[in-house]
Amino acid sequence: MDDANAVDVAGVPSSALDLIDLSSADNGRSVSLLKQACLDFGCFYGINHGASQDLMEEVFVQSRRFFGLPLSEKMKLLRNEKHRGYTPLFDQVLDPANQINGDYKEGYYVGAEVPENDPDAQKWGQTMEKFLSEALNVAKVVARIIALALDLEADFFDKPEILGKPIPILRLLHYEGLISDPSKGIYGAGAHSDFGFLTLLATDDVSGLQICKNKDAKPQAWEYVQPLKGVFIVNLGDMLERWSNCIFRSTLHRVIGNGQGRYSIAFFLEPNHECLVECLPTCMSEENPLKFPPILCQTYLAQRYGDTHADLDVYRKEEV
Ligand SMILES: O=C(O)CCC(=O)C(=O)O
Ligand SMILES: [Fe+2]
Repeated sequence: MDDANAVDVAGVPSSALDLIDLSSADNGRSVSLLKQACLDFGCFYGINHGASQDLMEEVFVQSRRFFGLPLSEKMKLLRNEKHRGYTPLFDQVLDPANQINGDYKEGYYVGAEVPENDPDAQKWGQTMEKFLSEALNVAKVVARIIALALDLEADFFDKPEILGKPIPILRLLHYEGLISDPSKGIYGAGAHSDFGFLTLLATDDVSGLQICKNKDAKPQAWEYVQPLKGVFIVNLGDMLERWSNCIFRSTLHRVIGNGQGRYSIAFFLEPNHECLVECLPTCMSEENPLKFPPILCQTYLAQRYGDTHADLDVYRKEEV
């Protein structure tokens, strides 16, 4: 989107991203819009995505209710070794080089399983399961447009070893009403790109998400992404950067707190864990030589989750 749409939030520019209509019959237009966004910075708004607005709203309702529980209750659902469950404040440090305490956010990773001792377990389970499945359908539509934009067959990523048997993860997030101060290393979420294939992000109407459109520039310039209710912000993940040999870039982003509490829902699409992430034949050339060696999806993810989350021993020690 051009700069005429940019507005300033406290001196930091804020721009609307390109809108891609995910139910448009004009495939050519969607492919060319996506290509432009992904060549530059891997981020756009997905509209008319087909996931139910009421369902999305219900996930926000459940999320607010969950994070409103006393900490002692939430700690009973502390995440497990497989990174499912509750992550308290500071559990994640997304940008250790620039942060002091860690992210000023708490989260809940929802996989296919349901927290059994939640008082409204059934309702929670049904809501999350339905949303996971609707978001997965949206992500698969985006994956087909991505395949076309990389000059592949539309169903390239639908193979069982890639997205045919994917690992979809929902993460409910709650940011404290804190004012971030980058000069002191205080962030809602430190700068990072997402680890997997792609992320669909739904936010409330509190601004906070910032992206860096040129992650190779020094110093980095940040701009706010305007929150748009009901829309998915689509972020390309590191695996697509690796597959495409940096032709498509994963989105460098962070969250800056403005003093208001903020809720968001991230849907991470991760390929099958056995999947080998290696440069696509269409993405290597003399001008663009191989940038990353092949890596098994689970090796890459284990490393990134491990590097950015606290060691569970920290909490075990707190119990004694
Ligand atoms: O809350 C947001 O807007 C961003 C969340 C995020 O970047 C993440 O969970 O990876
Ligand atoms: Fe992220």
